[in-house]
Amino acid sequence: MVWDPNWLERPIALIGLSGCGKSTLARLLARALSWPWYDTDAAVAAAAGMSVADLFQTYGEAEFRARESAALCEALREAQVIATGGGIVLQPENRQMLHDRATVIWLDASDATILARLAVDAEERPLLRGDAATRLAALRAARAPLYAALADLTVQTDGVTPIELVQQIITALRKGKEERAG
Ligand SMILES: Nc1ncnc2c1ncn2[C@@H]1O[C@H](COP(=O)(O)OP(=O)(O)OP(=O)(O)O)[C@@H](O)[C@H]1O
Ligand SMILES: O=C(O)C1=C[C@@H](O)[C@@H](O)[C@H](O)C1
Ligand SMILES: [Mg+2]
Repeated sequence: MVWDPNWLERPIALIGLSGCGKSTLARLLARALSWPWYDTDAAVAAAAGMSVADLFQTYGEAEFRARESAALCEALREAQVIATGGGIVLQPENRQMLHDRATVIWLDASDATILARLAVDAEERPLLRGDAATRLAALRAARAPLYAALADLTVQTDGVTPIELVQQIITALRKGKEERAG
């Protein structure tokens, strides 16, 4: 598919629960668009010199959220694909920034899919430690309405490969652009 990245005016932000594939998709989508990519979790971890899990343990969630908001603000300065953290929508200022400055794509997946995907590196997700299924259900209940309200586009990822998802997203963005152009 021929793709003109100049059609896209705004950064693209991927939102959704842990394990829905934001980090994986951000790299692939960026490559397909010849855009840079940015991962707020990776940026916060790199700046702190420790993993997100260790940052939670050492400084607490509130400090992580403050650093995450700063990373999002930085990321939105550039036309790039941004993988956000699963909890990015919790802060009202983050929701405002995403609404004002990004094309927002919600990557969704069933609980079963997410639990299977995260089984290998569950320890890296501090909010899913312990009874992951119960915790995931609670995170979904609290966050799904926030993801839904922000999303310009919602993509179901169950049983769909990352490469197929990139194609779906590009097709949907192109269609949206054409519809806006009338
Ligand atoms: N469409 C997909 N099909 C199968 N496996 C996938 C898919 N997308 C991602 N995965 C796998 O699921 C796991 C979690 O993906 P990823 O780290 O991209 O999620 P995330 O949304 O960034 O999570 P977090 O919010 O915790 O950073 C990885 O092992 C990845 O390879
Ligand atoms: O769902 C969440 O709140 C989180 C998801 C991850 O991306 C990390 O941002 C961190 O583990 C918190
Ligand atoms: Mg990620």
